[in-house]
Amino acid sequence: MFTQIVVNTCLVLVGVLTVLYLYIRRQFTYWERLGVPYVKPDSFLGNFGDSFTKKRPMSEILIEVYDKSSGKGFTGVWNFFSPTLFLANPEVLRDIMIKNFDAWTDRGLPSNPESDPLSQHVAALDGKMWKDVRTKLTPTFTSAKLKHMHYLLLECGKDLEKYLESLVSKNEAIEAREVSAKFTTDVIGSCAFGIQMNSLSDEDAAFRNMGKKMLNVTIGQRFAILVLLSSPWLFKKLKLSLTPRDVEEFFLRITREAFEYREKNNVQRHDFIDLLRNLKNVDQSLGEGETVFDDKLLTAQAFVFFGAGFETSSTTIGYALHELAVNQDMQDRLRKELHEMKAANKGEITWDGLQGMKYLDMIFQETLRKYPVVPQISRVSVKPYQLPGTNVVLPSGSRCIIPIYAFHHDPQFFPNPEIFDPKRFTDEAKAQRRPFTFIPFGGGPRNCIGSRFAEQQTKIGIVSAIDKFKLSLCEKSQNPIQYKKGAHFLHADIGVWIKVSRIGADNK
Ligand code: HEM
Repeated sequence: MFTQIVVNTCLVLVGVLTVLYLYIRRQFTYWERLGVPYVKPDSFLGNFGDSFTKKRPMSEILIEVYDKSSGKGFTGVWNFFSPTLFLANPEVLRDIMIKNFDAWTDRGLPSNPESDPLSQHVAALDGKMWKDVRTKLTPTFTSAKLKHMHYLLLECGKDLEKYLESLVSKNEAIEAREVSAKFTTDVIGSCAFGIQMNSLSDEDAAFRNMGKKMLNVTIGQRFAILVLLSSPWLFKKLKLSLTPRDVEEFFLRITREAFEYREKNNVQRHDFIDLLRNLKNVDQSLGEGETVFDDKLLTAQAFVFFGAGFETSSTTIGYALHELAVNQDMQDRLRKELHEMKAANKGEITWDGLQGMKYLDMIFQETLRKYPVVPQISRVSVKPYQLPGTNVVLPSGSRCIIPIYAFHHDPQFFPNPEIFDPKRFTDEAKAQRRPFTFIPFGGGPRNCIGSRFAEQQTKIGIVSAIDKFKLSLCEKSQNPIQYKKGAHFLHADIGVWIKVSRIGADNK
């Protein structure tokens, strides 16, 4: 009897493993069967396995696959054993992101509202619901609304200055990205949640901790990501979640409290919370089939403003400060531009003054070119799609990867790509650039909704750091910067270390 059970179990196991083996083997012949050129994967983990196993940074892998795909426009690759299209030509990019956007509306991020209420944010939603939410949120980021928030960002900029002042007296190297992350956490907290957070003065501020938790990928989350990439339906079926429970509870509570406080005290701050509250009030009367903007849906949007907003901008500020420390002439020129602008505006950093700083804009853009903090993005198709110039039709549900980092480092479009050169972003140079080769915020209707807010906070972060302080390299600095292996964003491996001194302190 016992032997029979063991034999049967073994037979079932062998059967399951054989089916799995045959399934995976078939997955790995997908592109060959379709007649699409492909880049051979390194292992059964696919072409990006070295990032998952933390052997190499994603940026390096993207360049390698891009070089092998170059001239073909696109190639077949594998994300684990899931066949994925890799785009290596700006024309194909435009086709998928704009011309045929209707066929490629989804991003393929997980959204499981029942098990993970905060996952129903605009970056992860698909189909009609994404469109409804995106349409309602878009007016949040108009120039007029951002101008209203300018005073909140300036307050955070002043706090950053004070914080740097306190560090100067300690005469220690500072980790620029960490300091910037405290600043952007304050900004997003102030603008998205209406709270004075003080990450800059309080080391243990709860928001900063939540930010760190969101970036710290646990083993459980790595498993969930693996399931998501290789089998999205199983991810949904198993009700897996990428949001840690305490992070979820924290954001639900903090947004509810902000809504209640404003309701009770009739407070208006012209920030994201006010704008989200307006959506709630307007849309509760909607009929069947319409997207209802209830507390959980609204909290999820505030949550993604935090998640997508603080880390991306702080990393960008960190890299900009690094390059200014390396290139003293650029730092001097930028400071001169800033002081002239302030002198013309009674010593203030006005909204219009900031918009008029051309050199600051060139530094900002070149930083995003050399260090695109989101090195690759994805799209998932919702209709069959014919690959340009071929008879091959990809079925609905296909996934593609857009390697932003590789486009930004292609010498065809940006000669000597490792050199930091703001002149690439003069008006003349921009006019001559091939479209869809500079895409730090993605492109088309699904591009970054917060790009203008990102620009505003990044620029205020940069000018607040150089207004009264001189930045330079120190013993701890790494130049060129090496990237973290296994990170989703383009993070520096050992951080971005610089020295900050008060201008004039060393008579320079
Ligand atoms: C330097 C800073 C930033 C960079 C480099 C950046 C980059 C990106 C990229 C590459 C995408 C994907 C676009 C695509 O698929 O075509 C994206 C999407 C998104 N970003 Fe940003 N981002 C930044 C800051 C922000 C900020 C400050 C916010 C909010 C306050 C934000 C909110 C979002 C959202 C909600 C999406 C998803 C949009 C959708 O799916 O409709 N981002 N961002």
